[in-house]
Amino acid sequence: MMTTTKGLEGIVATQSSISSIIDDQLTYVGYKIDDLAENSSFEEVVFLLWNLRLPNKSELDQFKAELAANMELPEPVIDHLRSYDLSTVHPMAALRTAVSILGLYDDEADVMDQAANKRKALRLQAKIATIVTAFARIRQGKDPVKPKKELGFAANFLYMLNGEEPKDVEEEAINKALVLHADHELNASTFTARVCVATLSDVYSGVTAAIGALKGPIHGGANERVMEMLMEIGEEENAIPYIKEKIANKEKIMGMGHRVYKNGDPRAKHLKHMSKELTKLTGQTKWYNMSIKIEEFIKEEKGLPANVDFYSASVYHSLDIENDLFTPIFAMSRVSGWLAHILEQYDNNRLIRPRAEYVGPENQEYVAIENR
Ligand SMILES: CC(=O)SCCNC(=O)CCNC(=O)[C@H](O)C(C)(C)COP(=O)(O)OP(=O)(O)OC[C@H]1O[C@@H](n2cnc3c(N)ncnc32)[C@H](O)[C@@H]1OP(=O)(O)O
Ligand SMILES: O=C([O-])CC(=O)C(=O)O
Repeated sequence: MMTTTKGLEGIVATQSSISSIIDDQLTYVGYKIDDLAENSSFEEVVFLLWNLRLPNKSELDQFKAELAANMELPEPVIDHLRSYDLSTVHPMAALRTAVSILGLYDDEADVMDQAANKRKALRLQAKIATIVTAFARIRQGKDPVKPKKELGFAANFLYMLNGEEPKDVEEEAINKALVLHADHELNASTFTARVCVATLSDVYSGVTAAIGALKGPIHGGANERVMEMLMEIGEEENAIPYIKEKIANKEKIMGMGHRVYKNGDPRAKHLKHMSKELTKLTGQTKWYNMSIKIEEFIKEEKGLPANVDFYSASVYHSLDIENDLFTPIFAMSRVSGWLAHILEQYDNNRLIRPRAEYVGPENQEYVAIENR
């Protein structure tokens, strides 16, 4: 007798040493997300996820230098980005395709030993922000900006996006957002990556598949939709009537609810705080004010907490980033977690192949096509 759980809710599908959610607390390798968000650079977190320990100063300096040295894209990948229909292609589709193409220019793409997999992980992590920013600039009719070796990952992202070095407050906001999004146990995109590479397929295939999963509006794609919703609402006084109507129409409110967190997403408070501070700086407090109204109303009405995607929307908007780049920013961070899980999967692999309970018709008589 087979039992099924819709959406695999509550099923423990693997063991992992990378991140945990226990009693609504998120840790990376046992370190509390609050401590990492307050103290860590994104690069330090990536090192932690891949090595299961924090780096010392010289290890971190070397890791940062290696990432910075690997950021530039092969020219054919940039040419490919230029060839897309720039008026319609979504940046997540561009990213998914470009990562796949990047694999064609990696001599070790199909070399399966773990040392080679780690080298590929570094090259891919290093290049992901370069892809996102190159595409963002190309579609604005601008040339991509080459990364600067002396800048960290967060600063390089903003530099390559805008063509000028960011202010400290901007770099800090992106760094913290990247730290908060880096890993999250067996979320849908990470599971996708693990399922893919458990067939002993390659790192690029695993990450390409994961980007496809993250793109969906009820996973990473929610942050873009949150900002669209806030823009549609327009002014604070419209927020509650708008939400009431959505609920009456049984529509989901983007950025609200979570499969695992029922009492609140521990990452949301950091993004909420950043949203408050950044909207104050830009003089656009309405986005924050609207967001808290919606959060309180949905909590009261439906008992649902805000998730990581909710306040990240007004944070990125305050940094003058286009809405459809929000999910690619999520991907730039989460690729570190995907890669950690891919390496862990290879380390102790078994094909992931669950069963389905058949509920279709049985014992059907085959009828020749001319008689149907
Ligand atoms: C990084 C991330 O992926 S975080 C999640 C990002 N996604 C979003 O923000 C999209 C909106 N949220 C959702 O769609 C869901 O809350 C999910 C997918 C995140 C988690 O959902 P699940 O655990 O599968 O819950 P499910 O979708 O089955 O919803 C359970 C009930 O809560 C309701 N519900 C869940 N989320 C919401 C929401 N955001 N707005 C309104 N109602 C909701 C559902 O309609 C359903 O109600 P019903 O039982 O009356 O039919
Ligand atoms: O864990 C999940 O289901 C979704 C999520 O919050 C994430 O991927 O960060």
